[in-house]
Amino acid sequence: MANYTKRDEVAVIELNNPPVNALSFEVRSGLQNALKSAIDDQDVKCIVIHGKGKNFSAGADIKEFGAGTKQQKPWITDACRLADESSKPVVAAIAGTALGGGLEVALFCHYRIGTPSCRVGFPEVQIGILPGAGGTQRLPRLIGVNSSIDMITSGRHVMAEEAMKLGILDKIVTEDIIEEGVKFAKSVVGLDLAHRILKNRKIEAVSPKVFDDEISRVKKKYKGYIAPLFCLKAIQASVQLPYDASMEQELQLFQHLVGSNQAKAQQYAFFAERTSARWQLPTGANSQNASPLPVKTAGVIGAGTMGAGIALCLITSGIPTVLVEQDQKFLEKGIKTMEGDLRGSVALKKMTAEQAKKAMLILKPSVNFEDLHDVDLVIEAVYENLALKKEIFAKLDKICQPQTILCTNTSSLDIDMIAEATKRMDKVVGTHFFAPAYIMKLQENVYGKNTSAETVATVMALGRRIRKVPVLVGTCESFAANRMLHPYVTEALYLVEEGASPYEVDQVLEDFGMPMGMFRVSDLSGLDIGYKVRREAAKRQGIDLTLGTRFVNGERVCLLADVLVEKGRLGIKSGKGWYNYGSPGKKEAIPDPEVLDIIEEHCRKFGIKKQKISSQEILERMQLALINEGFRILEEGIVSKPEDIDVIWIYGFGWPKYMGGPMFYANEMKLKNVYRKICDFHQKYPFSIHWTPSKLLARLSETDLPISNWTSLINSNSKL
Ligand SMILES: CC/C=C\C/C=C/C(=O)SCCNC(=O)CCNC(=O)[C@H](O)C(C)(C)COP(=O)(O)OP(=O)(O)OC[C@H]1O[C@@H](n2cnc3c(N)ncnc32)[C@H](O)[C@@H]1OP(=O)(O)O
Repeated sequence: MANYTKRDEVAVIELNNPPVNALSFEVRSGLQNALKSAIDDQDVKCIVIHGKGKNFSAGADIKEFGAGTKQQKPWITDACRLADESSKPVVAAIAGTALGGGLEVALFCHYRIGTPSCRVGFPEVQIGILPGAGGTQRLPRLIGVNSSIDMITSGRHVMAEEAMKLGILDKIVTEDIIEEGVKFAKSVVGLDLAHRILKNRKIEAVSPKVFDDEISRVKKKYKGYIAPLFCLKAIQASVQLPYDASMEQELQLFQHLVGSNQAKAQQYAFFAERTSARWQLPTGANSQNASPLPVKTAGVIGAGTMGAGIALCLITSGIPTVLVEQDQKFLEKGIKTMEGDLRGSVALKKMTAEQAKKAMLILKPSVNFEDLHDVDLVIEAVYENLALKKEIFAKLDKICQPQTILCTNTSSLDIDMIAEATKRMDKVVGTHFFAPAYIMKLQENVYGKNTSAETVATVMALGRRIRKVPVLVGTCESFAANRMLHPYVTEALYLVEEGASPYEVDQVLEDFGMPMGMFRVSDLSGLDIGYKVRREAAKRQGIDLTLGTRFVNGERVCLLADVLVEKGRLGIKSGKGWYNYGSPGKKEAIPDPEVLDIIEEHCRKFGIKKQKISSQEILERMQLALINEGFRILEEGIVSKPEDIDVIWIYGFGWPKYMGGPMFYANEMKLKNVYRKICDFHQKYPFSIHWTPSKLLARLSETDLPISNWTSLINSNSKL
């Protein structure tokens, strides 16, 4: 709703819908009624609109868009048209965020003032739609076409200072936002408002070439997403058509998007991220009843690629960090990497040179473990070796304060075994970052059997603070993320053995929307890593893995990647892997006939007959293999809800948000179809354990319930 009060001759309208003042039907109606009352009241000379609490408004209520249902009238435009027509000045007083429809409300006002920390923006593209309440028409009239294209197609938040420079804000105020709004509104009473009404403003002439170039840029930058292209169409309409006609065009484009599958998937992803933040442990402790410990300082052990990246996340979030490496030379190399990454961020305008400098000032590089004596939390990021990690944790246990939380960046080792090296098993937890750690948003936090709720709360809060998307998972071989990757990678290799080329497989995945195909990713990570991991794992089981191995414990294996490794093709680092890169370190991946010969030879050796495999089969086998594993992970309680899996894939492996995540994808395919296909593959490929259908999937597929119901069904333990 919207509250209406008066301060002398000033009407104050307060948008009131906690926590973010989303513009629900009640708020829109309230705003419309309040504006009517203010305009009709002879005593009122000017009007201020502000938001109750921390935010002006986060825009339209996304829940109301649910699967494309039409919003109930009045729309934002109906409510705000009154401001356009008002002869009394209307001022938007912005604190916190004015996003989407929130900013559109402000653009209907004659003036906008904001606090120094306020943010404005049109993030609609991120939920698959466009600013459909005049945003694409009014913003270009205020800040020009080019800046509008940048803001609207990127969805980025613009800070107060930049908003002031662009002309979105008329003033930045430092005192109480309502008082300042009232003062400002009084000061503009009697001024001519004609030029302040954005619909009246002339729009600059822009050549069609600008839009052609922008279409190419957007297609490349936001590959596969339709909303940014629709935004361009709407902005182009603002240039080509009279205001009323282009508003109509904007609405039509909006209606098309709001009913699209991409919008449905992206809005699901928006809420999945927030659902996933609400964690719970098997003990019942959860994000509502556990409090994080304060993290004022941190430590990182290991200045390799991962350690340096993690330290960078911490210092750029304002957390003073001790970076410990046992060898001075490695330490210096790590610092150089960090400085290089910071220079990159400055070049990309993600931060200022001043901010980068400030971040490095709170880094304390050290070759002395004792320097970790007083930190609140330590993240160990040395290479994957259980004995080494145990040794480090035993040492940390003695050096650090009793309350210090000890985290391991292991991607596969048993958290409980690492914790056993300490006398504080409740304070040991996994914080698994994804490479490159400074860039990738996923932080897979792993609890062990003794990890306390307080420890979990602390690493989940830390994740958000360092701009990651934290997800909580339980301990199992490879945890949730990499465990799901395993059948996906395995199927890719089988497909290549059976007749698809690695380049076809990658093309299919990239056409689906993955940022890189599986084979390009392997080249980037380095094929030798998997080679070592496979051999170590086999050794632990007493198996001697050779290039002649075809079955392990009755399961088919394909060691084609190892054949490449033994030929010195380690990936990008050696200039050759599944692709040819010309020379080591170069990024352009060129398909290599030599690799096709190696595959031919491998297949001949094992008598594997090659056949034509369709793109559809490639996609289905890879996606369904990982989806089946996802259901097993859910079934075993390694994650507590399907949203966790989708968030992992979106932020850890670049699953396109417009496809919602693997669990959402399965939901859209209908579980009975997913289950039937998995059963068919199971029959056809009996030597692949990953095709054994998940029992949970089997049970859920008997119902036709949507993904939003799965968690309660799993938790209620009912017979599904
Ligand atoms: C005919 C034309 C009609 C309309 C055109 C206009 C379209 C729009 O305006 S679409 C909406 C555009 N706005 C956004 O996309 C902003 C989304 N929100 C955010 O980015 C963030 O929530 C925030 C920056 C505003 C605040 O972040 P933070 O403080 O981290 O809080 P949370 O993200 O955890 O959010 C708290 C709580 O609020 C829910 N929520 C946030 N925004 C909306 C929204 N626009 N509609 C509905 N609900 C919203 C969010 O889900 C959280 O709730 P839960 O914890 O219960 O999930």
